[in-house]
Amino acid sequence: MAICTVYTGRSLNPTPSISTPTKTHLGFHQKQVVFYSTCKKTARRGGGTITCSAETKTVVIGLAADSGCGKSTFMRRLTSVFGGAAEPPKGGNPDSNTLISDMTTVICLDDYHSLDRTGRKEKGVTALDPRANDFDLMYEQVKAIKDGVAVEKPIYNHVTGLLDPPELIKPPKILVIEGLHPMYDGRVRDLLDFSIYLDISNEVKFAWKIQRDMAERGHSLESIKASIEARKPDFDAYIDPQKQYADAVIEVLPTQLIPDDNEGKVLRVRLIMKEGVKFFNPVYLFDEGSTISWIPCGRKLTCSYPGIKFSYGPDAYFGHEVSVLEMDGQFDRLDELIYVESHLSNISTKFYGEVTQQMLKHGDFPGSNNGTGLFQTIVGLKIRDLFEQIVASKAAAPLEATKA
Ligand SMILES: Nc1ncnc2c1ncn2[C@@H]1O[C@H](COP(=O)(O)OP(=O)(O)OP(=O)(O)O)[C@@H](O)[C@H]1O
Ligand SMILES: O=C(CO)[C@H](O)[C@H](O)COP(=O)(O)O
Repeated sequence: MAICTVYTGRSLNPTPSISTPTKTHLGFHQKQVVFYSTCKKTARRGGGTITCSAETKTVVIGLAADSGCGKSTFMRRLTSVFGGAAEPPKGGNPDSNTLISDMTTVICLDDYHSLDRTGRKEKGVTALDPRANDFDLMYEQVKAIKDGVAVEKPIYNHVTGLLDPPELIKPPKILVIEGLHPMYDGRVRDLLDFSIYLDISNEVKFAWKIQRDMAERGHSLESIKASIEARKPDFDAYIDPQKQYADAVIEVLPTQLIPDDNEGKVLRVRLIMKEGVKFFNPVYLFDEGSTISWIPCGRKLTCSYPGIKFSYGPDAYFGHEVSVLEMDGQFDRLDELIYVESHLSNISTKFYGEVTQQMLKHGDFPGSNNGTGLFQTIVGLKIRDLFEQIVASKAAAPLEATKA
């Protein structure tokens, strides 16, 4: 059972005001904080507290990656698994970074930048530097949401480079915190029910950056190179080390199927899954725990050059026992993915072909023809499964307690 602090005399659903920012030791605007009871109707009051069934607590997922490494694309795949469209808060700041759907709220940790663009320039620090971020506030607010308490979260405006007035975030069923530092601060890390790191190799990151920032945003090749170089020391110091804490890592590397490939179009993608994580059973190919190499091209899967190769097996990652599923190459026909799907186990689908259906539904998302899209979709299904198991275990807990 969870204990929620009661703030009597407050409506459970008041319209918040964001006009009087009153900074407190917690960092957020206490006057404006709205407390939402997550307690069931059967909850009993007593002595200034309400005892609540913990089953309604928010499940918190962390997604870490550098900028331009596919976090938004992954989020779109994840929210789609839960159904419903993810949209910015209605009637709010048009530059909000938050996405809300029926089940999920995705908040971007850029909103916890403590220095705006000018401030960072003046102090000579990048956004990746912990000194440019407010981890105390991040911790207080993620913890509050996890405990069923709504918060007034700041907004970092990427258009103006300024910190805008805060927006109200109510506790969702699933909170995803995505950005540069979800696993950097030990207190925030401990709040995560599951964590993912998108590990994009430098070669591939460069190719994606060029694709987006040159083709879509008109930046020059030199400025893209300079921006990557400027961020690299802080990326190596503060972002990359977080992968050791992740429950699942999606590693994206150049292909090994084309000797000395430097185009970066064909990718080798590895899904590294930690063993022993509660409510998470790693995916396997053919035979759990064995070492497998599989080239599925032939009668049932069309493959043009350079083909497709899957590998699976046990390994070690930062001293942890892991299972690794790897796909090198790309699909010619997405509808044939069902053939691959039918050879994978523990993928947490609700019906035969669900992975293929999700991939076909979002065939226009980047990475839909390779392991990035496939593994992001599978991790999305694993998160749904994890969420359902957490809810089921919490619902069962009071029953167990009654029996005892
Ligand atoms: N799996 C992929 N395959 C190929 N290109 C990709 C893939 N994922 C992302 N990209 C490229 O990278 C760009 C950035 O992707 P996305 O917006 O999802 O990343 P992000 O981490 O959310 O970025 P930011 O933090 O800068 O907003 C896309 O426009 C696309 O060009
Ligand atoms: O690393 C980043 C995460 O998205 C951004 O560069 C950081 O948030 C700063 O944003 P901007 O460049 O818009 O001022």
